[in-house]
Amino acid sequence: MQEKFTDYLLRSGKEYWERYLQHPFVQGIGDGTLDTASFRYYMCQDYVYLIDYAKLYAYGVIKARDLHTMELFSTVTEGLLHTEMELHRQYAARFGITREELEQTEPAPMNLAYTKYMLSVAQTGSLAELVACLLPCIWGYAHIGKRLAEAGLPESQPLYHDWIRMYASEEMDEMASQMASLMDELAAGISVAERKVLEKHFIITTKFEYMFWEMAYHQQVWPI
Ligand SMILES: Cc1ncc(CO)c(N)n1
Repeated sequence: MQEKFTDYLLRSGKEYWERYLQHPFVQGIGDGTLDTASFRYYMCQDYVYLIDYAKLYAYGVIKARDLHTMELFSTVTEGLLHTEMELHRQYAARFGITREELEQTEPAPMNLAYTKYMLSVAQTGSLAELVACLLPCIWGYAHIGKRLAEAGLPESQPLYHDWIRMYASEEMDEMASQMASLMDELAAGISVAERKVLEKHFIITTKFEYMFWEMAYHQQVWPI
């Protein structure tokens, strides 16, 4: 049987995924040693990331060719705007971060580069290209959630428990498998050249996911 396209993608990005899971930011959430200042910075940057992220799913509604796929993207957009962002606000409040602070966050250069890369693909590319960009976001978090939850919640830092639980949830897993199936459907029968384009987006956004941890770990800001 021919290898699934999503298995091919995972294989192609394997070395990056291993580095991603080993990143000190991810490891630090898992063992509770991550500096809460880095985590606060991450929460603020991730909030503005999620605003563009919701727009990407809205583009999915536009680019979809059938009603079922439109429904899928519409459901995720709704969930992001009404549930995930609200959870994010409530969770941030426990770190003393207000809604105003979240909303006034100036995106750091890497954050901006990452979201605008995906938005540009969403605007000018196909649905398959958009899904190739979104897969690393979903897979990465679902994977981290699962791995960290399996390893045991960090006793020294209860504040990180809910974050791990959120991404270890069944909903996250379900969404990861729905997006993977959609990617496989959309990639069926496409040319080698088109597969290469999808693979390129997948690898670039996988690297951006890594860079997002790097950015948060070092609390990067504009140097000028
Ligand atoms: C940077 C980033 N990637 C993916 C997700 C998953 O929702 C997130 N919250 N933030």
